[in-house]
Amino acid sequence: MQGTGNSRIFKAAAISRDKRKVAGYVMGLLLIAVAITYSHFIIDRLITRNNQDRQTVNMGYQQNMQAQRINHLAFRYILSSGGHESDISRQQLASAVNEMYDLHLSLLKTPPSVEYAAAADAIYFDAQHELDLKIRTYLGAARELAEKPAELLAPDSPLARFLERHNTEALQQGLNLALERYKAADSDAVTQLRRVLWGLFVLVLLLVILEWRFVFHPIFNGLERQANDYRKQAHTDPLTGCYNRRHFMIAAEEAFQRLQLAGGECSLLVLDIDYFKWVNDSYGHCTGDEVIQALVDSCMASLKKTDLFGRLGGEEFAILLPDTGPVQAAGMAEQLRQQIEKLEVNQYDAEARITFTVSIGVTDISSGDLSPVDAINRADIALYQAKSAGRNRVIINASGKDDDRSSPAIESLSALGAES
Ligand SMILES: Nc1nc2c(ncn2[C@@H]2O[C@H](COP(=O)(O)OP(=O)(O)OP(=O)(O)O)[C@@H](O)[C@H]2O)c(=O)[nH]1
Repeated sequence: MQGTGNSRIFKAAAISRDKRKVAGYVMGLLLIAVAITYSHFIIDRLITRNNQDRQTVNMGYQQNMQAQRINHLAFRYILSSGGHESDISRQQLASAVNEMYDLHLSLLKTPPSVEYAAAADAIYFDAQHELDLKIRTYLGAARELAEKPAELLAPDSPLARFLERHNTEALQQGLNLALERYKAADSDAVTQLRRVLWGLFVLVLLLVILEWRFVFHPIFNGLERQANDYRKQAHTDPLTGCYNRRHFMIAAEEAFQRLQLAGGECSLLVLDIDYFKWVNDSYGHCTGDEVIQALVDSCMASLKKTDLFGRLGGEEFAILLPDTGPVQAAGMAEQLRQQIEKLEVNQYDAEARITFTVSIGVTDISSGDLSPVDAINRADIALYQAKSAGRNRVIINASGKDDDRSSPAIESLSALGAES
């Protein structure tokens, strides 16, 4: 009951951890989405503004050119020979004046979002430059000239001279200055746009890195851990941590195949706890579990990394010893038997202190075996003999002796010891 309660608490903690991870993941995605949406609006606004700036710069150029065109048309009108030619020149001059005036008005009405409007305004309206006044005076003079008959005008008339001097000296200067300011503001806007784009790029990159570091990375790690846990659970016996029967058989089959290909020696031990039912009946199932665990811990401590140790079922275990012949394996089995005999379970409770023994069947894997099951069966026969002979002993049933009835197929360790 205690175990079930704990596992429920662990499960609940794991679920709330998972929920937090998913919430972090969704939060990170939301932040990235917000940053991208925000950047979209900022970029859109900056591009719109940049377009307006470009239009303003264009209008500035047009105004500049228009002023020169008006001068040119005015002199063409003055020099026209009268009649139809004068009418055409006058119309062209009048419409050029109107166009420049419209251009001037639309430049002054530039949307307030354009940041350099104030700077340009200074050129148009301050006492130093007074570009607005100059343009109006200039256009007024040009309009006045267009209204006079051409034959009354001469290139050196005051009006013509005013137009030329005013245009070249004052107007062009003011217009050029305004143009310079428009261009400077335009390049400022481009720089600002570039800065914003870089800032947003860094922000999104940072969010992605943070998302990776604090959300994805832990999720991937957790998944990997879980996968490892599941893999381990599929391989191991939950009570003892050694291989379960299924995985032991797979690993033994692999070792068997390797042996068939490369040759060499390999031995197999089958261990069974003696009178284990009595342990369970006398001390309870939990103590029986402790006995099994003590046996496994003791064996594990004596085995090499390359040895395979598995629980075949109940209180029966198998050990596969690569590169080990039957004599050496029997020695190993005897060593295990002796160290298990000395184990104590419940050692701090004198009333319930338990010692126990094991019987062990030993065999070697031979080239005549079709699978590890043949060797397990042979070791099982030896184990059965060990039980029959009184338990707590090692019996060897080496391969190749099954057909040789003249010599005993099954030998006790002492018999083997005598021979060797
Ligand atoms: N505590 C515990 N008992 C188990 C486990 N698996 C099997 N058993 C018990 O192991 C006992 C095996 O009993 P038997 O097959 O009669 O063997 P034994 O009493 O050891 O007798 P011998 O093998 O002839 O010495 C049974 O009582 C099973 O219930 C387990 O995981 N934990």
